[in-house]
Amino acid sequence: MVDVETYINDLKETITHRDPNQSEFQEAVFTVLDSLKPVLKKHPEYVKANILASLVEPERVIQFRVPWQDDEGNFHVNRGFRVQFNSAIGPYKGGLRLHPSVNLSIVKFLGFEQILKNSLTGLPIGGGKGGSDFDPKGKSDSEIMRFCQSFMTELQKFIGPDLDVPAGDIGVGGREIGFLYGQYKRLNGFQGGILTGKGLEYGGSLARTEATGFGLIYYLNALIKDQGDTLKGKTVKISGAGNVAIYALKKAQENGANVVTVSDSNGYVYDPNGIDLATVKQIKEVERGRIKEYADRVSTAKYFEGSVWDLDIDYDIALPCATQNEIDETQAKLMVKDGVKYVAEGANMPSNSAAIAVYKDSKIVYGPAKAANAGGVAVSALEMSQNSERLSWTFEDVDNRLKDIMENIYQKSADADKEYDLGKDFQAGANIAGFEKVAKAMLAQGLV
Ligand SMILES: NC(=O)C1=CN([C@@H]2O[C@H](COP(=O)(O)OP(=O)(O)OC[C@H]3O[C@@H](n4cnc5c(N)ncnc54)[C@H](OP(=O)(O)O)[C@@H]3O)[C@@H](O)[C@H]2O)C=CC1
Ligand SMILES: O=C(O)CCC(=O)C(=O)O
Repeated sequence: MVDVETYINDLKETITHRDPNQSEFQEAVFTVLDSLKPVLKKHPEYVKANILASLVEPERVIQFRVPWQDDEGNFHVNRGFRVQFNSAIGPYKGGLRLHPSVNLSIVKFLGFEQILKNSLTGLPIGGGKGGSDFDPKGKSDSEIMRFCQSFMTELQKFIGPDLDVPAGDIGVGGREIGFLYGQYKRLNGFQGGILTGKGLEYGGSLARTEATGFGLIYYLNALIKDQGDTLKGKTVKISGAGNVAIYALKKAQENGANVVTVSDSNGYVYDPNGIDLATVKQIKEVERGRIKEYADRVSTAKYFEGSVWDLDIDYDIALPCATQNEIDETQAKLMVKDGVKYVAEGANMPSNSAAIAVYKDSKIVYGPAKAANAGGVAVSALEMSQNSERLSWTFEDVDNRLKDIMENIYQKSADADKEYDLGKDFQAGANIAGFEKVAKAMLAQGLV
C-alpha cells in the first residue's frame, strides 16, 4: 500500500490537474488533507478504500442560468450553482451566497468545508453549498424578488427536505429566503423543511438569526476557558457588519468584552468606547446602508477606508466575520505585534494559509471557521427537526442546545488534538474530529 505522504501528494496533484484555476477550493482541501495525515497513518483502511478521493470530489455539481429583469425592463443573466458535495451522514446542507465574486471554486470550497463542519455539529447533515454571481447591493425589493424566483425555478428541481436543504449566507437573509421559499411552494406545494432560516411565521426557528454569531462566542468562551482565561474585559476587533458580525458583537458585549470595530467591504469604524449595537443594527438591518454612516451618528467613532486588519491598535481577540481570505500574512504579523491572543473565525476561511502559519508560530490560539461558525448550520438542523415534528421550540430551548453543541465542538477538537498529540492545533483537531465520522459512514456504505 502507498505511504500516506505519497497518497496525499498524489491526491493534491490530481486536484490541481483537474481544476487548476480553483484556488479557493485547493486552499481549503489541501489544508484539510495535510491535517488528516496522522489519522491516515493510524487508519490505513481509509487509504485502502481511497476514501479521500471521494471526499474531495462532489457527488454532484449543478450549474444553471438565472435570467431576470430589472425595474427599468432590462434583461440580465446570472450564473447559479449548487454543489451537492457529500451525503454520507445526511441530506446536503449549506447556504446560498449572492455576491459578484461567486464562482465554482468558491462554491466548492464552501461546500467542502461544510462536510466536516456539519459532521462536527453531531447532527445528521451532509455538506452542500450554492449561490450566484448576482450582486444584491443597490437592488430594489422587486428586483431581488424576481431574481430569487428565477433562481428557485431552476434550483427546485434538485432539492428536497430529505435531499438537500439550502439556507442563507452572504447576501441571503430573511428577505431572500422568503422569496425563495414562496417560489418553491408555488411550484411544488407546501414543503416546510425545504429551506432553513425561514421567517418565524412560516416555519423558521427562533434563534436561527442569532445562531452563527452567538455560536461563535459560545465556542470562543469554551476555548478561552480551557486556557484558564476569560472573555470579560478583553478588547475585540470584529470585521463585517452582517448577520454573523452583528450577533457576535451582541453576545461578546453581553459577556463583558469591549468590541471596538465593525466593517464592510468599503471600510471600518473604530470606536475605542465600544461599538453601539443598536446603531449598527439600524444601519445594516433596517436601512441596508454603509458602515461609514456609523461615524456620522456616533461622535466617539472614526471611519477609515480599507481593511480593519490594517488598523494598528492593542487588542486581545480577532473575530473575522466578513469573507474568505480577508487576513493575509502581513496582517497576521500585525496581530502578533498588537498583542492578539485568540483568533476565532465567524466567516468561512477568512485567514489565508500564510496567516494561519503566523498564528501557529506565534502561539496565538486559533479557532478555525468550521468549528467556530458551526452554530448557524447547527440551528438550521434544529429548524429541520422542528419542521419534521411540526413544533416550535422556545428561544431558550434552541439557544441552550446551540450552546451545548458549540461546547461539544470545542471539546471534540481539543480531544482530537490531545489524541494525536498536535500541540494545541485546534484546526487540525477540528478537521480530524469532523472527518472521522464522515469517513466511517463512507466506509460502511461501500464505494459510493
Ligand atoms: N449567515 C450564516 O449563518 C453563516 C455565515 N457564515 C459566513 O460568515 C461570513 C459572513 O456571512 P453573513 O454575515 O451571513 O453575510 P452578510 O451578507 O450578512 O454580511 C457580510 C458582511 O461581510 C462583508 N463583506 C462581504 N464580502 C466582503 C469583502 N469581499 N470584503 C470585505 N467585506 C466583505 C459585507 O460587507 P458589504 O455589505 O460591503 O458587502 C458584510 O458586512 C461569510 O464568510 C459566511 O460564509 C458562516 C456560517 C454561517
Ligand atoms: O444554515 C445553513 O444551512 C447554512 C450555514 C452555512 O452556509 C455555513 O455554515 O457556512
